Amino acid sequence: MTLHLDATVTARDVRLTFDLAPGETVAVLGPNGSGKSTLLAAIAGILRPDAGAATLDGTCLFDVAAGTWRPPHARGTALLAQDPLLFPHLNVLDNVAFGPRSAGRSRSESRTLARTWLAEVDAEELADRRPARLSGGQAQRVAIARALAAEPRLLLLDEPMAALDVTVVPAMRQVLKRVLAGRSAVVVTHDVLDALLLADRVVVMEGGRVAESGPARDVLARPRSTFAAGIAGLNLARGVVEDGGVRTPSGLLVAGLHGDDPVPERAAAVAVFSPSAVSVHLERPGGSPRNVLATTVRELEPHGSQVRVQTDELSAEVTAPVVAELDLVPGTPVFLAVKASEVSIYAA
Ligand SMILES: Nc1ncnc2c1ncn2[C@@H]1O[C@H](COP(=O)(O)OP(=O)(O)OP(=O)(O)O)[C@@H](O)[C@H]1O
Repeated sequence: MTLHLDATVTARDVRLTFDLAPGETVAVLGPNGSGKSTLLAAIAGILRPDAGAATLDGTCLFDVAAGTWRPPHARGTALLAQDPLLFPHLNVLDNVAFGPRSAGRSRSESRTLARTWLAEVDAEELADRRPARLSGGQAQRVAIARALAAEPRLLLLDEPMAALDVTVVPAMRQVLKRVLAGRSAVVVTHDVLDALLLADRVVVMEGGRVAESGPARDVLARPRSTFAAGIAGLNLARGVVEDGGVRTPSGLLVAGLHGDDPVPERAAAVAVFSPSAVSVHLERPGGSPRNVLATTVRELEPHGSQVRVQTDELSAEVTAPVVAELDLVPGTPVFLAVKASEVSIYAA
């Protein structure tokens, strides 16, 4: 299974290029409204892009220029929404048997297959129940079994655990981990843990575009998007290289260390650093004028044994005695200084 997709949805300002390798599970992360569901809808065929084309294993899913359109049921994809949407009048077994039955298999063969898939998601004992008598977690397991029973080439999951009670999420994650191993799947999630545990690769979306992509570990260790930096708990300043530092559009020059592959002057780059590398002052600190930002405290929040000082641009982490000594409250004007030795600079 190989997927190539190139799609523009003008009304949503979404413009995407997305590829999936055989057997690869990709987690799609991004802020609200960044286009994650639009990506799934374009692959599944419940949305018609205004431009672009897509192929699944060489079969054309759509090609706007050529006027080609393959309907959702003929795409070999299965989309699992947050809401399980089971058929209320059928019991669990027949819900799961529905796919194989529609594909022309006999009633008994379809039911045997359904039992196999229910076992796969630890839900065999639910076979005779009606959907109305299932908990949210049980219904979601059945929905996964039903999706798998249709033997899709590509499984699309839209926040499969978002509607579940927190107590059942760990067990569900285990089920998904088993089911997704070696399977071609795209999982939209808000949870970085899902990305780390379930996916071979993450794709980060921002503003209707793919902002970055790579193994979850690499993306979190060396984020290139504001969103990924946020979930990794890091500050990210984007700009162009000037005098070896990164000059941001707001004028801040962040000095730092380049890795083995220094970014040339005037090239786009990011400066990434931990909030603990940022110190907070009431007076402009002396010494080098670089790496100092005059700003205002927006929020203070506990973070482990430290206090996270949020401003619109950066966050700092200081101890509670420092907060008391500087008398920091939301609205306090401050100077933030960043230690160059703790800043990593790399290409954006
Ligand atoms: N049915 C729709 N009609 C018009 N615009 C829409 C529709 N659904 C989403 N949009 C817009 O398309 C853009 C992408 O939305 P999308 O739902 O794909 O984002 P998302 O990343 O899935 O967000 P969320 O995390 O909130 O589910 C947003 O600007 C959104 O407002």
